[in-house]
Amino acid sequence: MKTVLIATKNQGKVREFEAFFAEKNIQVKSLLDMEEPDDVIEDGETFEDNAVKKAEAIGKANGIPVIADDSGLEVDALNGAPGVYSARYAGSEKSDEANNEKLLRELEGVQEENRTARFVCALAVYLPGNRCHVVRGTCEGRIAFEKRGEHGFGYDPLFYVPELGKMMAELSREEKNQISHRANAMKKLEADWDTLFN
Ligand SMILES: O=c1nc[nH]c2c1ncn2[C@H]1C[C@H](O)[C@@H](COP(=O)(O)OP(=O)(O)OP(=O)(O)O)O1
Ligand SMILES: [Mg+2]
Repeated sequence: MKTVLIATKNQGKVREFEAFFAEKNIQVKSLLDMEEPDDVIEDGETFEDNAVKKAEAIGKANGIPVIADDSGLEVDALNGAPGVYSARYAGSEKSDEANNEKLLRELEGVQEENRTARFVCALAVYLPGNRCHVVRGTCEGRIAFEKRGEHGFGYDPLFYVPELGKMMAELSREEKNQISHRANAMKKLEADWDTLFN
């Protein structure tokens, strides 16, 4: 069976990639399966920069195909914050709980119609000997006033998806994988699937 290494330590992302790749009969590995892989420093100005950085660092170290995901939340009323700093919004310990609390605090007093936001996902594909191929997917929504839902990870309990009338964290993994920023980025990679993974 073919295997792809996802250059992430985020369990929530890994579960979503496992569901995408199960359909294609491709096995997913991640940095969570490896012993103490070095942290890649995410100091790029864009999601794309960071995704390429992660994919190349892990791909070159292992000599195998790698996909890296750099993603986050852009809130219009906060001029696009937390953006590339989404994981460390409330501090370097990377707590989803603390990040969500900080987001609610920063948006205190902002009316529903001004709470528009989007999730962004850059996916970089590294194949040994080639330059990285990078795509971006987005998902539009609104930041709610309180958390709701038990699924997903990160900012999902605060992200309202208007088309579905539900919070992202109220969607099953299958439902999220139809409409998310990550799903939309994956769709852009599909065209290249056969060349990427044969
Ligand atoms: O579908 C999502 N649903 C909710 N929140 C999400 C999602 N996708 C990204 N996010 C948030 C989580 C984290 O605060 C940041 C990603 O940061 P990001 O650096 O890409 O990931 P990470 O540090 O958790 O793992 P890693 O770098 O090892 O892939 O955006
Ligand atoms: Mg990260």
